[in-house]
Amino acid sequence: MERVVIVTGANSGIGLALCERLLTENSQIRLCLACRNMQRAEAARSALLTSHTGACVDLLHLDVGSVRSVLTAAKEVKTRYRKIDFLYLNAGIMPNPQVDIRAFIKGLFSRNVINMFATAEGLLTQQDHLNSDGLQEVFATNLFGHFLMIRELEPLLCQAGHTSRVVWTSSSNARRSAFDIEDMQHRNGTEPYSSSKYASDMLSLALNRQKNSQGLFSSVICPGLVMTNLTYGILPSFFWTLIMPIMWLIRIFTNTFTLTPYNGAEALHWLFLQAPESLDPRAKYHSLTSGLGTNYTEPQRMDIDEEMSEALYKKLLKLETVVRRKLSEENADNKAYQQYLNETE
Ligand SMILES: NC(=O)C1=CN([C@@H]2O[C@H](COP(=O)(O)OP(=O)(O)OC[C@H]3O[C@@H](n4cnc5c(N)ncnc54)[C@H](OP(=O)(O)O)[C@@H]3O)[C@@H](O)[C@H]2O)C=CC1
Ligand SMILES: CC(C)=CCC[C@@H](C)[C@H]1CC[C@H]2C3=C(CC[C@]12C)[C@@]1(C)CCC(=O)[C@@H](C)[C@@H]1CC3
Repeated sequence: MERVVIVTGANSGIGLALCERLLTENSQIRLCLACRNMQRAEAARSALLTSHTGACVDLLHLDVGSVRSVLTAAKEVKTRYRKIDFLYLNAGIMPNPQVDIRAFIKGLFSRNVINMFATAEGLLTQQDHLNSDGLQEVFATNLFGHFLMIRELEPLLCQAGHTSRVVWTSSSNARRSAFDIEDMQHRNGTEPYSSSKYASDMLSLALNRQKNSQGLFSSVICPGLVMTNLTYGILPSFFWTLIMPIMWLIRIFTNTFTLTPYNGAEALHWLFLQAPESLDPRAKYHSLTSGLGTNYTEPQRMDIDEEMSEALYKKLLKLETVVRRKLSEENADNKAYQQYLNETE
């Protein structure tokens, strides 16, 4: 039977590579590219159809960082599909990243050097800001928009006699110490990316506890360090090209330098092939590439405590209520204003 697969952030990088791999290595897939930029989404669709003539590739407009857009997109999904087999929550941002050069040089001469290259711990900060919904942009995009999407699509994801999967593209940059449950949006810190990815790891665990009995299973992956628009925002692409031989060398010592979107999508595709019952809800599945270029997936236990993941889940539900209330008030105001305009015309 045809499997419905939705991928957010599918118009470039790891998301697009996943789509390419899904179509190449599996038959009977109905793929839905859920993207913010529809011009790039059209281009991605054309590229996929060029290499896979006759494939079923749909487009869906989704700005996962906007509450209104998520609700509209979810409504559209519910009219188009009767079930969802896989929902890949892949869209993500790291705005205005800054590398701490002194920490990098110090790290090079420390015993922690391999860990530094694998996780960028202590190396990266970002500048975040409030979006038009009044939420921190990184939190809204990397976590909350996806949470809202799951909540809206629950009728399709939690169906009797059917198993659905959600897969989060997290990161080894996710760090417990960057996350504060009293400041889940990371308003007060300088590592919103790390915080949002740690929150997605926790949310995945909470979703498994809450929803496995209803047939919904959640997993998290790390694609490794991949050359995409996201990494070109950290250092310019010509610089990455220049240091590519060094990166291949580093790959001998840390298999986390997957480098290409195809390699980075390894764990995402591997999960597609696994039975959900065989997966560990506390594991993060890492895409890895050996020095000789062989791809494989390996689980690593996440540093998560159940109480905090449950607390996060509850806080997200509360925020959802607030956000929905605000939206319906705005809608009522707009309606009243429109009526006023009509009457005064
Ligand atoms: N590259 C790497 O080394 C690593 C990446 N990751 C994660 O992988 C995921 C994919 O990133 P990657 O492929 O590297 O980078 P890209 O920038 O190539 O891809 C990011 C995708 O997310 C989309 N996106 C961003 N914001 C929104 C939004 N508000 N609504 C809808 N779509 C949005 C982008 O679309 P648009 O065209 O609209 O910008 C794009 O398609 C991210 O979650 C990232 O955090 C994790 C670890 C390492
Ligand atoms: C490789 C050389 C010689 C220099 C580059 C140094 C850093 C810019 C680089 C080292 C580790 C990298 C890294 C990431 C970004 C770039 C580095 C800091 C990530 C944070 C990118 C996004 C992720 O989600 C992580 C998995 C990456 C971890 C490693």
